[in-house]
Amino acid sequence: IPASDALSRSYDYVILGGGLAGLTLANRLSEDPGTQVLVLEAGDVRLDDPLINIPGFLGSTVGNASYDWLFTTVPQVNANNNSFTWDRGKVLGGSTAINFMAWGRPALNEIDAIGALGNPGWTGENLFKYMRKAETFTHPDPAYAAANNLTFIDSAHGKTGPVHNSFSRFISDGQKPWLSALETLGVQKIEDALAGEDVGAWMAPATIDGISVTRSYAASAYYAPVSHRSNLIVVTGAEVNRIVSGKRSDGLVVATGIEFSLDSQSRSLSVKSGAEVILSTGTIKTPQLLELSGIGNPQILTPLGIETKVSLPGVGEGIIDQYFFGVSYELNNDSIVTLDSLRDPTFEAEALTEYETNKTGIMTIGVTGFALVPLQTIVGTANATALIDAQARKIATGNYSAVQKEKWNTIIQGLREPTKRGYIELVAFPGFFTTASAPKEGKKYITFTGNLHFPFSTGSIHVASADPSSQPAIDPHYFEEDFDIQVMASVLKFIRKLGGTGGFKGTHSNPCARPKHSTDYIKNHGGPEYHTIGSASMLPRAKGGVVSPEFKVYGTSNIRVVDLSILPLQISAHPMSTLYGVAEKAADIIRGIVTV
Ligand SMILES: Cc1cc2nc3c(=O)[nH]c(=O)nc-3n(C[C@H](O)[C@H](O)[C@H](O)COP(=O)(O)OP(=O)(O)OC[C@H]3O[C@@H](n4cnc5c(N)ncnc54)[C@H](O)[C@@H]3O)c2cc1C
Repeated sequence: IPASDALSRSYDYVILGGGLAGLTLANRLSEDPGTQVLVLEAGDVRLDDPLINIPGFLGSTVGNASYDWLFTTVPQVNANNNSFTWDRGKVLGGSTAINFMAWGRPALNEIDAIGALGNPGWTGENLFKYMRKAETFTHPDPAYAAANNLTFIDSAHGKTGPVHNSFSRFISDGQKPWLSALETLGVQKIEDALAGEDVGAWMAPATIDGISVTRSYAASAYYAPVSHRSNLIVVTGAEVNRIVSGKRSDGLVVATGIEFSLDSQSRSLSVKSGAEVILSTGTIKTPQLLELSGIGNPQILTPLGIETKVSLPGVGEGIIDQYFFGVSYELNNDSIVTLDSLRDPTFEAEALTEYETNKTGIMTIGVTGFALVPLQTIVGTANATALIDAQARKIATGNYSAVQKEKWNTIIQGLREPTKRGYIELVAFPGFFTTASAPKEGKKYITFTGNLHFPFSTGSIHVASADPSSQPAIDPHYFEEDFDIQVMASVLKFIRKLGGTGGFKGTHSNPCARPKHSTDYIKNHGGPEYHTIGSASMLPRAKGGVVSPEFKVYGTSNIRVVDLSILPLQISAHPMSTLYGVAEKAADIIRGIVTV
């Protein structure tokens, strides 16, 4: 319907941001035809876009301003003063439209740890139920599965949920030695990392629909099938600037309107009495929008001329960003097909024809080779103990807030229980994937990435100007905690060992990038894994929390946050499955089906 009609109606729920969490909520909240739901999304709707839908184009929209917000961090003093680009999806479906489609799940004890910080009702077992509700897993062909070590535990997977996932139909010969080489280095294969424990190595499914062999993402999974609902309106190209609010007699702030721009024109919308506003604009924009709306730390808001409506110093604080680097190895055999093959336009055209005709070949690809490795495996048990003890002493004796100590101690506890909680993720990426050098024409590569999933370094994202069109100041404080870079230097050594182990030995030439100074290599050629959490943490208010276990923003009567910014702790897995589960749970809480 025309935007002017959409904006003259009144709604029970106004959802800001049509990404992973926003569209999950939009679908569930509009299941009741008597409930009117509006989504305001800054990006465009691109349901038929081959660059999104065809799996082999993964990564091709990252860095393209038509799909990507292209945020930038402030210079990172502990990372050679480098600024890093933080890509995020600016399209209906949010970052699920541009992401790498890896489908993973944390150990259930990690969600229990989030509950233990003061979030009643938050347990791994409870969230697991919602994670499964979100998914439909398509079984692989048994012979193909047996030939490629694709194993799974059926009960860990959903069968009727909107997000489809399946094993990649194409696995490059370049990565075939993955499981056996890791086993030689002490990392055992596990049957299914989505079943509640994830330490070890595995072949992972991806968010690829097993029947249509297209990307399954928030827009195709949660929006498209219900787009006919007359009580669900999605307005795209609508960039929200702030929430307008008043105060109730009980002192709580109540959202009464939304200011946004549509087609470069300023617009506003009233929020009817009794309705709710739900922020699902993601970890970067959510704290900025809260602050622009007067919800945050007065010391940040007042100098910018923003009136404080709710003093909530936790907004934008406590962010944790996972960091990764890759080492690309040149394969000796140029006939192996990897994503590098697509640099040849003739090959790419043939691959597309094969995809369109048979749904086979490299254009069906998802990333499959994963491992989650304890620190003990990387540096040896004695070295790990010494490193962990030193960090634990630093935390115990340092001048840090009680909640910072409490959060850090969850990492320490995880490090001390290497069979229960993974720490470093390794991924086999079938193609060239580093900025340390350029790929050679006609050559094929396998890249091993080292991903720091539990950094101690903790930063912030804050409004930098009262002008909503300007970027917030993003400061992840990369490597402020020395522990993080020390560990990553050891991960680089481990990866170089992996490149010379088992089937990877001999079939590969030496690494094309030979990092002399490993910390510089990591700081100059690594970057964000796009999984930032914590900018509107779910924690008790006294601990610097922004939302309650029911996602309510403290001090407000009708504003919630449901997106990745609410996680107060990092998790060992790529976050999609967890966040779909979180949003499913949020929908049940908001509808009053469950209390927490
Ligand atoms: C390049 C990349 C690769 C990734 N790879 C993986 C992976 O392989 N596996 C995995 O599990 N996770 C991956 N992720 C992470 C995952 O996609 C995100 O964690 C997830 O999408 C976050 O969901 P969200 O709802 O918090 O935010 P998003 O999905 O990003 O949605 C936020 C939405 O809000 C909109 N928005 C923001 N500001 C405004 C505004 N002012 N007005 C209106 N709309 C606004 C945005 O345009 C966007 O649509 C990746 C992310 C990126 C960027």
